[in-house]
Amino acid sequence: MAEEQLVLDEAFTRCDEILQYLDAEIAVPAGDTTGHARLRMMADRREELRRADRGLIFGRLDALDRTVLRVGRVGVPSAGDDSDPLVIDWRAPAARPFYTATPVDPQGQGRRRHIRVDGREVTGVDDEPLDGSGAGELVGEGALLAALGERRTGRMGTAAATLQREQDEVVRADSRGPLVVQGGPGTGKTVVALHRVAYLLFTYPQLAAQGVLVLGPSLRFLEYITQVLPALGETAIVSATCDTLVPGVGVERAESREIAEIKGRGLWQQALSRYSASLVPRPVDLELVWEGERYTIGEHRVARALASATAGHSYHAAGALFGQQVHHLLTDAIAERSEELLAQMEEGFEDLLARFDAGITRSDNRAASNGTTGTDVDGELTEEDLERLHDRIAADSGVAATLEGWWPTRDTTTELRRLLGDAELLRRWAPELTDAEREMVVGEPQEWASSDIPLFDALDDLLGDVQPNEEQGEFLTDRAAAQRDWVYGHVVVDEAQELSEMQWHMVMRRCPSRSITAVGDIDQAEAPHRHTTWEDAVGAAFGARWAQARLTICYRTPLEVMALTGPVLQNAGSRNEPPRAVRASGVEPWERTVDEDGLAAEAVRIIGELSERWAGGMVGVIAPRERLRALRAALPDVPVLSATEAKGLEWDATLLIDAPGITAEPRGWNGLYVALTRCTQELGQLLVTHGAEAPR
Ligand SMILES: Nc1ncnc2c1ncn2[C@@H]1O[C@H](COP(=O)(O)OP(=O)(O)OP(=O)(O)O)[C@@H](O)[C@H]1O
Repeated sequence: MAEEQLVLDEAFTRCDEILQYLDAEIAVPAGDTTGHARLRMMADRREELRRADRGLIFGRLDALDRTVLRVGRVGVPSAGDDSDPLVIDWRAPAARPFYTATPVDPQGQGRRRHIRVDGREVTGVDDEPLDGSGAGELVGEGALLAALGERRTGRMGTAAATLQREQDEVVRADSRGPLVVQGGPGTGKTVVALHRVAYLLFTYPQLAAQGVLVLGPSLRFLEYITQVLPALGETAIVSATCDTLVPGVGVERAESREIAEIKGRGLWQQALSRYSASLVPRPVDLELVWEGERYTIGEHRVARALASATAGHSYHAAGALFGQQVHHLLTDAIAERSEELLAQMEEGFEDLLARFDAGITRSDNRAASNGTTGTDVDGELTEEDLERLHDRIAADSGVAATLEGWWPTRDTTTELRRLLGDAELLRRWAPELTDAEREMVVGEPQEWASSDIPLFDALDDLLGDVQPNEEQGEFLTDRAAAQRDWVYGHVVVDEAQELSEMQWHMVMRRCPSRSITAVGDIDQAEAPHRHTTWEDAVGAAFGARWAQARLTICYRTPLEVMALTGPVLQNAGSRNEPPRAVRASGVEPWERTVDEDGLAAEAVRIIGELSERWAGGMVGVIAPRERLRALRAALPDVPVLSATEAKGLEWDATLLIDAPGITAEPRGWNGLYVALTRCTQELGQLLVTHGAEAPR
């Protein structure tokens, strides 16, 4: 410990020196863009070093060739020798054996040491020989178990010091193409996903220019994970739920599971695409007026312009391109008529030319002021005249009004409401729906529900922006969050089993490179879609090309509680085994019964008991939806959640109320599986009796 303390002191001294240097440099204002970029980089580095003061060093590797490496939250260079850093960043390739070396595959290492620190003080070391004398399943078992046994704070912490082998594999996996990570409850899927983001941003710094999107199941969940990435030094992250992803549109009402399932189906992508295509005008003779004269662009030409404008473009982008082509066609038509007039003039109709010239230059002040007439001496339009004429046509409000009348600007909200509220339109553009399903869709209120958000996103994308959307903002994350069509460098989806096909489409639009990490547990799926395998869940979005990884060890839930989950999983219809728990808490799960009238008082009493037992930590209550309101009123100071709301969260102790009430909910056994696996120490159940009967 004394030896490690010396090195930690040296690393902090070095960090303090670097911070002082950075402070001084940042105080000098930048003169130009390069200077600004340099200042920004220095400010980021300063932030990274400041945040690294917890866990500046957490590990050491002793190689067989006697090289010693220390691993920490960030890299710290030594004063003199750049090639021999004091600390290497946990994400650097050289740090990898810290997570993956085993006695069977020691990767040139003789020993791994976990160093526990509290601020600037070393508080413990755990050594793990890699020569085969201490083979175990876990990496740094002492440090890991200490971390897992700690009281919960309501905020997820970093796990860079104790990442396990199978987790490290996922963190550093190839990021080209989608990766789906299946893991049971508490296997560290969220931990892995967030550390992967930090790893990718470190390894591919260019990703920071596009940002990374983290999608979670609820705002409560996003709140729970907020501090992990900043603590790992990463800030180029936008976090959202599928409901909050589209700027300017939010969920205004609840909806039934049945309708949510119907509206979540992938068929809507095609339906909306057909509907949006139907809004494009059909080719006709296009009548335009210029300077009092009528011009007709023939149907044939209009059709050609339409075909090239619409290919691969959104409705509004195609409209703008079509408009540009019309400006050219009208310019040509005017020039053509001028030539005709010229020909007629040659036959002696000079007065006609004079009339035409007057017409063409009437409102051209520039031409008038420099004394030209808009035609050259022969009366023929020069290239310059044509360009000027084209520019005037492009800026002309009369031409714009004709085009707008023919190819009108469309409002996404209006169009979506129109389609969803009209059985005839639905019959035409979404023929896959049954009559009964169409009726249900049409019968929904106009306010947006959760399943409308991906439909809105899809249609808004098909219609496209009227003006190019270039949101300003100092920070990338603000710009990205404000722009619906922002393209991210990488997207992480947590609790990915819940996404509907339409929500997956929404994800794919934001990441055409398909650099996506989706983590989830198909056995915890509670959403209304009908997917029971990952192939079903992501097939529509990813096709056949995606990789899958598995996490098999449960770090959160103790052995005593995991023992209850096997039958629950079977009842949920899963063929999977629950993950293996790595630790026992020493507390057996217990059950008590209470009658309906005494429920609130008994819950308050038990929560008091649990809060005392797990003082300094957290206690949570999970109950059927119908009981939440009354229980929240009785227990205002603890989280009282449905199984769905508890997704991804954890506490030291859970009080589970009326488990049969949870299994009676749709996909209720999956819900109970979630509910049982939220605690790190103790699970208590309160069963409710109805009058003289036994508990349900
Ligand atoms: N390598 C690790 N080191 C320290 N703690 C870990 C590690 N892996 C997981 N944990 C802890 O285990 C708990 C569960 O992790 P996490 O929430 O990531 O699991 P999950 O698979 O997302 O669970 P669920 O599906 O139930 O939401 C968290 O407290 C997390 O900090």
